[in-house]
Amino acid sequence: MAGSGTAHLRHDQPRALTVDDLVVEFPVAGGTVHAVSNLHLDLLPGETLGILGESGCGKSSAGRAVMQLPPPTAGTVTLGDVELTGLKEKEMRRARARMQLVLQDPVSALNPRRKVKDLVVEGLEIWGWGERDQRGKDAFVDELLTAVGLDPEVVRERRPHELSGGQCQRVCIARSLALDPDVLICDEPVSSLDVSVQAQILNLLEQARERYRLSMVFIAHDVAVVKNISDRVMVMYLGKTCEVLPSDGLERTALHPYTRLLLDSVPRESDAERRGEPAKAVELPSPIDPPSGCRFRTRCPLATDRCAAEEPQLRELRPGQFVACHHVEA
Ligand SMILES: Nc1ncnc2c1ncn2[C@@H]1O[C@H](COP(=O)(O)OP(=O)(O)OP(=O)(O)O)[C@@H](O)[C@H]1O
Repeated sequence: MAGSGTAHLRHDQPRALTVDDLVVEFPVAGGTVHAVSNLHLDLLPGETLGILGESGCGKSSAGRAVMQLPPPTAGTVTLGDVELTGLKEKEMRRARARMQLVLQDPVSALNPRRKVKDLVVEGLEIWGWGERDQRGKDAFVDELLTAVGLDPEVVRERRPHELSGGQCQRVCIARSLALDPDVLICDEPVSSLDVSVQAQILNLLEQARERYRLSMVFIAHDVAVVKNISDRVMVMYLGKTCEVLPSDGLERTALHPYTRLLLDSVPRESDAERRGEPAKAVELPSPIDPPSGCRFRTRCPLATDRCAAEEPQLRELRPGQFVACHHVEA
């Protein structure tokens, strides 16, 4: 099917989250930063969708806009069957609580003056406890701390500076889970952590997804990390989607020249220093004045005049694999 690429899944599949035509722009001196341009994203219930791309390609802007923090410049975000655009403040806050954000720097995400037992339920203090209070706050906190692999006896009374980065990230995840969200948006949740701790946090997110029946958007620049945790991967370049594909066998199946560039840059075992950074990293073109046509053309080995004149649309070249390139074929 050579479709428009506006839907990456079958129409009859229910969605946990649908994002259509998302645009994020920032007015700056000298112009407008086109951080995210006409992004489409579908998330199945229970699925993890990875968003992969170099620094500055718009991953975080997209994640924040989905959370309406701040709302996008244009486009729609539909959580389950609730479209967030145009909701009144109170309804928006309620809908937003069903999506939680886990960020890169867990230490600064936590109020340094509060104890772990209070940090975990901060959101609930704002949103109300609902039916959870029947269990009692302490039991609830302990259950969540245990679920994220922390010993409540040890950490309950501690403040963030008394914990490691990995422990702080576990507290952040517990805080998110406390609100019983449908969707977790993880923005580089392990990139500030030691490599040994990264694997533990990835395992925890995987377990939490299953146990709490979450759907996840997992944003990162590290190919290995994204591939490891995701069911499908969306590759972004300069605010646009280049390719969406199943993560299984991605090294063999990826078709877009930019995805191939990212994969070629994945270091060999002996080359841990370069982990995740493209080998031929060059400065990205300015998102204030992105290249015409295909935004990747200035770095692309396949580029022709057509790429400057005509923007490639996502085409489904194999089942479930969508590629925005004039030249590659399955
Ligand atoms: N508030 C802002 N004002 C102006 N420009 C911004 C703002 N936030 C982001 N940008 C720009 O938008 C583009 C996309 O940034 P974004 O942080 O979304 O990318 P990213 O892929 O998440 O990168 P990183 O991993 O480095 O955060 C970049 O050029 C960035 O400089």
